[in-house]
Amino acid sequence: MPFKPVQLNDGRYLPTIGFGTWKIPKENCASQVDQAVDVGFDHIDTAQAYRNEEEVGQAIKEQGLARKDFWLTTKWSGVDGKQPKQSCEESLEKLGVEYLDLYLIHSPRLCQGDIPGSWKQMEDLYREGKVKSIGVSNFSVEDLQTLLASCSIKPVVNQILLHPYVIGRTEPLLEFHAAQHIVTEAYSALFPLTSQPGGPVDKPLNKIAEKHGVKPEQVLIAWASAKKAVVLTTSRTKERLEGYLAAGDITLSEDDIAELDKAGKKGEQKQVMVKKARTVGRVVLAGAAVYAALRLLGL
Ligand SMILES: NC(=O)C1=CN([C@@H]2O[C@H](COP(=O)(O)OP(=O)(O)OC[C@H]3O[C@@H](n4cnc5c(N)ncnc54)[C@H](O)[C@@H]3O)[C@@H](O)[C@H]2O)C=CC1
Ligand SMILES: O=CCc1c[nH]c2ccccc12
Repeated sequence: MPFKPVQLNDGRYLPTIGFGTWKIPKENCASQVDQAVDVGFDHIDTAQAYRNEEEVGQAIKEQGLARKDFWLTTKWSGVDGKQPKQSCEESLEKLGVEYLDLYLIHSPRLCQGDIPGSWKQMEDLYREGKVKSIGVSNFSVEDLQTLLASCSIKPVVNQILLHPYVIGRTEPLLEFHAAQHIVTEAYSALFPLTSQPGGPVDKPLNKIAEKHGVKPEQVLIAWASAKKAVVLTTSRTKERLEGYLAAGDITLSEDDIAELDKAGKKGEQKQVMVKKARTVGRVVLAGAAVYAALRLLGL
């Protein structure tokens, strides 16, 4: 099924795949955004922290797109200790637009223990019409519960890390999103290819890709879509970008999804065990150091 916009809890429609600009150097950013738009992306995701908003704005201007014809998200990242209100003004200026489609709190830790206070600033920006929709990123269930207990306007999305190696621990958050009508936005969906090659997901991923006659990265995008997530991805290559958009036509079977989930959970468990072993190792080393110090002191 081709990517079809999803309706948010404020009534607006969000394109379900977006081009992300994290880590794109300033000098390449405008041309890469231009290419993404040329290929058919109508959703751009950036952030104050990516330090390329001006170049994103340059591409938007070059493209001569009507404002209503593309979706623009940026995020308050707490750069230079600035608060959402000032940061949003600066982002609007850099991007060269009158309003943002979506403004996100990049991480709960930016709120420094006062999620309601930061969210109130987001609500003010919404009421002033500077941002059409507001949301969050990297929020846990607990962070969302804190926000929901005091907000007047609900977040429309939570942009989170989502790929098969984190599905085990992320399922409760996805269920919470669904219950609260908060759309999941997925980043780093291609993690098994970019950062954990050789892991247990590879085998089923390649098998499923072959069965559908598509590329593994397309299967991972289709997997994230099957989890009802809006996918944010990126590439500097035109062919890859075309492939990402074509992933909207892939329908994974229940078995395909279950196989990827199972392999992901297996890989996740290994990571947890490695982490536990490292912690145990550190505790043992610390204990040995204390013991040696006490011996040296003759205690
Ligand atoms: N809110 C947040 O904290 C975060 C948001 N994001 C957003 O999400 C966007 C996408 O994030 P990424 O982690 O870059 O996403 P991603 O998981 O989609 O990775 C994209 C990378 O995968 C590479 N790739 C594609 N196919 C591949 C293959 N077969 N083998 C190896 N590599 C392959 C591409 O060349 C590209 O560099 C960002 O640009 C940003 O907008 C990303 C990270 C954190
Ligand atoms: O968005 C990608 C990762 C990232 C880069 N800068 C920040 C600041 C706050 C949260 C996440 C990130």
